Amino acid sequence: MGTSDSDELSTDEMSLDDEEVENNGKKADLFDSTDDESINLTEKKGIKNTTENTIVMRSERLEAKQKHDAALAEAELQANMKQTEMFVLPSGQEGEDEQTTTDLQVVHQRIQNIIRTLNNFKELGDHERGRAEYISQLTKDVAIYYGYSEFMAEKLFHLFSAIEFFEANEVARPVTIRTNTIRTRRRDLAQALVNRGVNLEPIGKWSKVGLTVFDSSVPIGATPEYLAGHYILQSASSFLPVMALAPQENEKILDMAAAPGGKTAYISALMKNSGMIFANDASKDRLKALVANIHRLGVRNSVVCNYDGREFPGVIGGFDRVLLDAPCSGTGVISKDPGVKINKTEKDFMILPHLQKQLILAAIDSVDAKSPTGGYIVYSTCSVTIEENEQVVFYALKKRPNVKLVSTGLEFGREGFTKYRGKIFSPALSLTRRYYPHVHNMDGFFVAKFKKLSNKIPSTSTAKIIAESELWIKVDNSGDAGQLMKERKEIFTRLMMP
Ligand SMILES: C[S@@+](CC[C@H](N)C(=O)[O-])C[C@H]1O[C@@H](n2cnc3c(N)ncnc32)[C@H](O)[C@@H]1O
Repeated sequence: MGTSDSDELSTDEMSLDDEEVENNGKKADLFDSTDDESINLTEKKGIKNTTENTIVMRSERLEAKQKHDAALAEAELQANMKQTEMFVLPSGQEGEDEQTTTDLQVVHQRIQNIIRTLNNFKELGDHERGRAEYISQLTKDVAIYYGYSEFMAEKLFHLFSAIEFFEANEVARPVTIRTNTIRTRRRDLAQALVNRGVNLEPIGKWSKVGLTVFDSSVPIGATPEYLAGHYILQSASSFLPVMALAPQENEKILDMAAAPGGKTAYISALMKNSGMIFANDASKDRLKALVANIHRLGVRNSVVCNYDGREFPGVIGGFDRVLLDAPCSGTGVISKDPGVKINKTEKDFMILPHLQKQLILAAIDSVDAKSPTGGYIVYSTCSVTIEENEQVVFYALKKRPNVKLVSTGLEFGREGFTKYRGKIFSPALSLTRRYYPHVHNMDGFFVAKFKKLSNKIPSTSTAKIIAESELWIKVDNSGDAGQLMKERKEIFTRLMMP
């Protein structure tokens, strides 16, 4: 911090700063330590400040009262529930009227009742109408209550069978920043921001560069450190594809859909500005933001280009690694873009996967399997749908038997689906990773990592592979289970062969 900044500090802030200086060594140690990074720097600051202490005490009293009230309300609800032996769905005209009711409290109550009924259908359900009818009413109510189109509510509800996903989309994710290690170190950045009144802590043990910002007395996107490129505002889940890519110094890397450049800049930092990154995007407009970002962040090892990703490797090939952070429907980032709740249609979930499939083949074909350090492709989306994730990856495995899925190396995340609603994918899909707002408190994301085994697509003709993969899907709905399982196993073994 410069002298002029210190001059602007109030007496309170000055005394705090003095204390901070005393503790500097200790704090630096905390941030250096790899096994105790979760200690909150600003907690100490809070203890020393009497005004803050009073606020803390008040908020604790308030919290206790809220807990007490919530416990009373829950007890009342449980008592009411016990009285209701069976929850009967509305029927006929009554049902139609209630379905379209705009009284959100009524809808919310019905959601609760249906969930409770589904959890104990044997005792509480109307067996003549069956679970399916309850689920159908539930998705309609979810659509009304949370403001989704019925199409989207149904699609997303089937994926999770949990209301928590919809609840999580109503709440903003924590603000997170990534230290730009091209310019600074995390502990130095944290110290500088704490001194400006930013309340933060390390994002978690899984990242050495991320910080979560709880609150700040200065705009976090306009601090001198921000302007000097010491950090970038970046969602936690956006770190993951780059960590999975694991770029090495001096490699040649393609970031196929790169704008506005958050991941390009992280790749560059991991490469210590060495080697070369082709930062490509089909949108010229979005590339303007990328150029601004990489300048601010001091990225010097990138070439910015503006091609349709599908034109690669025609433009240039032989990359050590390719990141395809694909254009997607954004169902993982609904809290940021609630428009997704209503503006995505069935057509989007056909057009987008089609583009994603073309892009993933181009990404695979752009990698040099003989790269001495790499030969990897990472595919990611900020969507949670099967069509844009597992189905795209499975398609790539079928069309390019010269790649195989490998571990993402990420230490947390749910396994990708190996089957979904009658569709059977490769068991290898369990190597992919899914991230959810309601589970990980980060944007919904999907990450898959491939290793390219050969630069030649194996002699099995593409047509044969497609025919086989169609059989794969078909067999799922047909008769002789033992024989079909055997055939499927044989097909799978052939598809997975290097
Ligand atoms: C999810 S965003 C990429 C975000 C970026 N990786 C980052 O971290 O800042 C997807 C990008 O794909 C680009 N895109 C869409 N169609 C494309 C295509 N056919 N080829 C290349 N890029 C495309 C969009 O312009 C958009 O910038």
